[in-house]
Amino acid sequence: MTQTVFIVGLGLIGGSIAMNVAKKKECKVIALDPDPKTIDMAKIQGVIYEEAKDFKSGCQQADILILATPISVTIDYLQQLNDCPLEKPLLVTDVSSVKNNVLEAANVITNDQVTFVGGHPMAGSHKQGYSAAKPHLFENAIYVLTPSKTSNGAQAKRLQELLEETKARFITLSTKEHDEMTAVISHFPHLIASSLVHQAKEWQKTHPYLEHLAAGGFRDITRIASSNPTLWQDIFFQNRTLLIQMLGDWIDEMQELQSLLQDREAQTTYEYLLQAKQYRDGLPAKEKGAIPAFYDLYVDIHDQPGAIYKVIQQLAETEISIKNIEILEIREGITGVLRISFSSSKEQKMSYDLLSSRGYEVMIEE
Ligand SMILES: NC(=O)c1ccc[n+]([C@@H]2O[C@H](COP(=O)([O-])OP(=O)(O)OC[C@H]3O[C@@H](n4cnc5c(N)ncnc54)[C@H](O)[C@@H]3O)[C@@H](O)[C@H]2O)c1
Ligand SMILES: O=C(O)C(=O)C[C@]1(C(=O)O)C=C[C@@H](O)C=C1
Repeated sequence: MTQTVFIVGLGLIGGSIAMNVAKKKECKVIALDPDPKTIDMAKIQGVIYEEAKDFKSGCQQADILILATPISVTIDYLQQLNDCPLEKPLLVTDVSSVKNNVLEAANVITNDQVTFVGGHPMAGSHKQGYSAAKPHLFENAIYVLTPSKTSNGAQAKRLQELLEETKARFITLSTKEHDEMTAVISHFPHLIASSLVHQAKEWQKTHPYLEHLAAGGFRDITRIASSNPTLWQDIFFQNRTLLIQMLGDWIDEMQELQSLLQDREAQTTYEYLLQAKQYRDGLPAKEKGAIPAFYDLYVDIHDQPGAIYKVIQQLAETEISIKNIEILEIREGITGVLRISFSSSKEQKMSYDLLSSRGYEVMIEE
């Protein structure tokens, strides 16, 4: 039986979900987004069947509604569901990065056709909009479900089936657990990344050459500071109470670190660094969301014309599929490193064997 899936907000997340739902023969995707170019592109690509006239009529047509808008907009749409007469049941989900206020709004919906199961794919990007959407964005990522008062296990299962093409891994959490954990591993790090960029910007006033020294370390730790400020302002304010508490703990910890340096506590400083390394190294490595999303290979290359092309060409000849390529630290006249990512350990190993047999310095990070 055909299911009509109504996606509101066809940006990075909504667009990526739509690309997966559209693969299912039994699903007809309709969408709403204020950006006409987004709607046109999604239609041309066959990702959506048509644009909904407005929120109300989209909900009336739909069997499943996915709210993939900024969090405050999602809350507003949930409230609108009360004034939306529906002739058939509507299963509603969202993708919001913070769940407390969303679930509060969902739990007071009086429209008895509506059931709500919150959702949050733990994958994304610092990019935004439909043009950044991609079908494999959620592959191997954790997808958190947060049931509401109105939902039961059967509805969560239905959502998992709908989203099976994403190849995400579903888990169920309470809103509180979700918001606490995402505050620690997503929202607070974002705040710190932005503050590090501000610190560098301040120092650049007296050290104009500083930006040229910003190498891999600074880039790795601050990538997320390039994300959409509107989205993150919303996230910070939705999870404001926990972030205020964490900032307090962080300031205390920074003061302890400051004391370690002032008091020349070398051994304790070493242990602090060692414990951080051990915890980070122990994070699940082969699943998206933790650290290396793919199976990476590091290849030393020399800054000579065509050096990168030659590496890629050799892999292409053996039909090994590359998922991502990044140039790390290549400077004029100096050896650089190419990070090539594969989606399986088999391809990683084959590439390792091939390139090392041809004289390349190759490394796999354990
Ligand atoms: N960016 C990430 O890494 C990430 C990851 C997981 C979850 N999320 C969550 O996904 C949601 C969307 O974020 P995104 O990164 O896809 O942002 P985005 O800016 O890429 O997409 C948001 C989309 O919503 C549309 N929109 C805005 N107001 C609307 C309205 N009133 N009605 C209909 N559409 C509207 C915009 O035109 C845009 O296409 C947020 O709630 C965010 O918390 C983001
Ligand atoms: O990869 C990124 O750029 C992200 O910020 C993705 C990220 C995160 O890992 O913190 C950001 C917000 C989401 O709610 C989920 C995932």
